[in-house]
Amino acid sequence: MWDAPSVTEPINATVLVPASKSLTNRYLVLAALADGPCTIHNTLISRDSELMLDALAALGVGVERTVQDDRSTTVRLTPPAAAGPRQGIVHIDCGLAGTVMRFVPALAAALGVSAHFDGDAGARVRPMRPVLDALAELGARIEYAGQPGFLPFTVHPQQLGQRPEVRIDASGSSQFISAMLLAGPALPGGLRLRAADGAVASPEHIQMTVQSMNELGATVSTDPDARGWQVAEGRLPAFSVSVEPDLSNAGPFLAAALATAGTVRIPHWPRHTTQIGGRWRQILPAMGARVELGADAVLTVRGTGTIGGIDYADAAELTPTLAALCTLADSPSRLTGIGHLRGHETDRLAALERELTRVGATVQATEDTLRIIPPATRRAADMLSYEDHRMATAAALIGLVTPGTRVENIATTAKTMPDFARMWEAMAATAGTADTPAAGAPSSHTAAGGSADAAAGGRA
Ligand SMILES: O=C(O)C1=C[C@@H](OP(=O)(O)O)[C@@H](O)[C@H](O)C1
Ligand SMILES: C=C(OP(=O)(O)O)C(=O)O
Repeated sequence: MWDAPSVTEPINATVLVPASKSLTNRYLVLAALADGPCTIHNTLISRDSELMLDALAALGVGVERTVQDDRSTTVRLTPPAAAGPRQGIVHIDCGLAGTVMRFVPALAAALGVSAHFDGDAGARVRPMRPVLDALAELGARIEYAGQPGFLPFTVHPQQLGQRPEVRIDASGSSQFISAMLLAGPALPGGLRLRAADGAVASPEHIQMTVQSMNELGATVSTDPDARGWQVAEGRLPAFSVSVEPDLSNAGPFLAAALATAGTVRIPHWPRHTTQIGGRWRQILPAMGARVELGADAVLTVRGTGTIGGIDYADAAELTPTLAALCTLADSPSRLTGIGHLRGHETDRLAALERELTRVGATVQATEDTLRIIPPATRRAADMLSYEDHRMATAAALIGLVTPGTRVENIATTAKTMPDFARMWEAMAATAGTADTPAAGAPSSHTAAGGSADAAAGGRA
C-alpha cells in the first residue's frame, strides 16, 4: 500500500515524461526488419520495453544500450543477418505487455523462428486468437499449451505462404492488425490485410503503426475506408529515430493541474503526433482547463478550479485517467465506445466501476460504456490496481485531492513508467509554490519559490 500524496494548494510543476511505450515497441520491432543496425534514442526503459528487448534478443537481434548524460537511453539494434528456419524453440516472456504478446508472434513467424510464448496470469486471459488465426492462415502452426486462443502457445513458422488477403477481427484489439502490419515487410510477397466486419478497436494505434512504418522506409498503404492495408515486402533501410514522450502517461500529471487548480508543464510535447494522448489538448479544455502549446514545445495546462463532466467516445487507453478526472468533476460524465478495455491489463470497466464506487462515485458500467456521477463528498479509500499501471495512476490522481487514499501495488506502474511514484511525489511537493513561466531547460530547478521540476526520464 502506497500512501498517495495529497495537497491542499495548487501544484506548479514541470514534468519530464518518459518515452512512449507504443512508439518504443514499434521501433524496436521494426529495427529487427532493417537491413543494418538501427539506433533508437530516448528509448523507454520499463517492464514492457525490457520484455520487448529480451524477446528480440531471443529472436537473434543484437541489443546494445547506452545511458546518455541526460539519463535517456539509446539502444542500438542489429537485426539478424538473414531470416530463415532455425534449430530449436526460443522462449518468450510476454509479461502483461499487449505489444509483446501480439507483435512478437507475428515477427517470430515472419523471421522463421519457432517460439514459445507465455506471460503473467493476467496475460493468459487477454485475447490473442485473431492474430494467431491469421498466422495459421499464412501457414504457421500454432500449438496451444492451454486454452486455444490464449497464452501459452508455440508458434512454428513452417513455410509461410502468400494469401490474396488476410481478414482479422479487430474488435478486441488494434494490436492484432498492428502485429500483422509490422511483420508485413518480412512476409513473402508482403501482406494484404482487411479488418473483418465490426468495430476496430483503438484505430489511432493502427495509424501509428502505418505512419511509423512509412516514416522508417516501409511501404504501407491504407484503403480509403481505413479498414484495409497493404504492406510491400522488403527490408527497411537502417534507421535512427528518437522516441516522443508518452502522451498517455502525461495524462495523470496534466489531470493533476485540473484537480488542484494548478499548473503543469510538459516539455517536448510533439505538435503533430499519432499518439492518442495528443487528444488531451482537446479533452482538458472541454473539461474546463486552459491548455497551451508554446513555440518551445512545452504544453502548459492550467486548472481553473472548475472541472466539468464530459460525454466522450473512444478514449481507449486514456479512459482510466479520464474516468478518475470525471470522478473529481462537478457534473456527470459518460464515456462510450470502450468495450474492448475489458480485455486490457484487467477488465478496466469492471475495475473502474469498483474503485470509483469505493471513493463515493455512482458508477454504472454497461458492456461498452461508463457513466460516472461524482460524489458530493469523496471518501478516502484503499484503492486496488489490478496489476494495471493505469488503474494505479488513476488512483494516485484521486488521492492527490482525497487525503488518506492508499494505492495497492503502485509498483505496477513499472509497466510503462517505473519512476512514477517518485515523479508524482515530486509533483505534489510543488503545491503552493509560485507560478512562473515554464523553464526552457526542463531539468533546471529555479531558486526560491520558482517552478519545481518533477522531472524524470530522458529527453529526445
Ligand atoms: O499498439 C499499441 O501500442 C497499443 C494499442 C492499444 O491496444 P488495444 O487496441 O488493445 O486497445 C492500446 O490500448 C495499448 O495501450 C497500446
Ligand atoms: C492496454 C494497454 O497496454 P498493452 O500494450 O499491454 O495492451 C495500456 O497500456 O493501456
